[in-house]
Amino acid sequence: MAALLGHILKTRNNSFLLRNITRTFDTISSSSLHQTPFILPSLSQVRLVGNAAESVCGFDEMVGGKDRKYYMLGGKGGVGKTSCAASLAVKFANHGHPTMVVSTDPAHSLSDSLAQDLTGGKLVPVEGVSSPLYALEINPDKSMEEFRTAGQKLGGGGAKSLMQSIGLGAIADQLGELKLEEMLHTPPPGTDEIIAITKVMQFLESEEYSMFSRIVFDTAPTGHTLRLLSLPDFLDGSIGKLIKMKMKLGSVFGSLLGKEQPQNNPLDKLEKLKENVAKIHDLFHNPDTIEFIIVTIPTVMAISESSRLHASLKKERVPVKRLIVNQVLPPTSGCKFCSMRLKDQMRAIETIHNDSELSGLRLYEAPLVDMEIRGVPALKFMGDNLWR
Ligand SMILES: Nc1ncnc2c1ncn2[C@@H]1O[C@H](COP(=O)(O)OP(=O)(O)OP(=O)(O)O)[C@@H](O)[C@H]1O
Repeated sequence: MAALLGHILKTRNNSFLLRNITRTFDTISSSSLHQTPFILPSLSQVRLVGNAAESVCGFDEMVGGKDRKYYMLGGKGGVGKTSCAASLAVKFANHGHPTMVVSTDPAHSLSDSLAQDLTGGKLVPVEGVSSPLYALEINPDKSMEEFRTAGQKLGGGGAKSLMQSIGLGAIADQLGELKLEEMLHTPPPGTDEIIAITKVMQFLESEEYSMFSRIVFDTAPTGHTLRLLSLPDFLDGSIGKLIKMKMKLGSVFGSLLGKEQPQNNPLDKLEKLKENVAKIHDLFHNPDTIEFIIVTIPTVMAISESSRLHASLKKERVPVKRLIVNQVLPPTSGCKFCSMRLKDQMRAIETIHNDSELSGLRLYEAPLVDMEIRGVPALKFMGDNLWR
């Protein structure tokens, strides 16, 4: 152990260490992985920025308690959301929590990160951890289809012309004003993702999945996440109007729809969706059950975007306590390019301290390593060093 520590402290570039350790992992059994010492104090840093951050507890708080908790990781494209989400899921599973990690990003990379095939929209067990860990990539496009089909039946020409033919033209016009068809073809970006999240939440409510005490979401890049938050307004607005109209029309509208699709009233489907989204909206606001973790990289542009993301999340009252700055260059000497980049990164990180949005968050710095973080052993390594 002392020799290992000595070697670590002498190692100038920690990323070489990860390469060596992960290579070693390839040759040892999964049971022995759990006994491997991961004492690399200099590899990652947790910094408290600002006074508010001092009250934010570390991993002990995240892992404490048996009640289910949801963690959503989000940020700009390519910053390392999937790697951080997968490493958190691996860490939870290794700390006794049956865990599920779900990707709702249409451009999935969870399969690549866990080095397992997750295509097919089914829960897949992940090997090499001490408690059950399951992973799922859901296809938001597929979830969206159902929503569109329900909407098309309502807003499509069929229902409208039928209404006109029986003298309900004025109401048909009102329906037209809602531009439902157009709206369903081009819903606000992020709609597909929240529908996918809604579906996951629905199946998580069933007894079969009650064992999962930690759920980690790897979400789509920032822009989508931001717009995703506006979905309840979208549903309250346009779809809400439709639902109200349904009430007004009562049985006439009901039977019209009934003729078209007796067992499967599209309005009921949309109403159900609205209810479920409202439930998720509540869950998103409960600091005891959910936390949104922002992932960024040490560039001024990414940090500015993270600041805007936090402002929007705060406005929506979504609990946020932590900020990960990923891909921080390790200390270097002899490479002018590297030291310039490092200086630039340090300047960018400094901006966090002066940023009114980000300075209250617990700041985690994760180093850029010289290989892809791929597979459970590498994710365990990343997680053990990052999540403190
Ligand atoms: N600290 C790091 N050191 C080295 N490579 C990293 C680090 N973090 C992430 N990577 C690599 O960067 C790439 C992108 O990471 P990842 O897929 O986690 O990002 P993402 O934010 O989820 O991307 P996207 O927005 O495209 O889904 C991957 O190849 C990953 O292995």
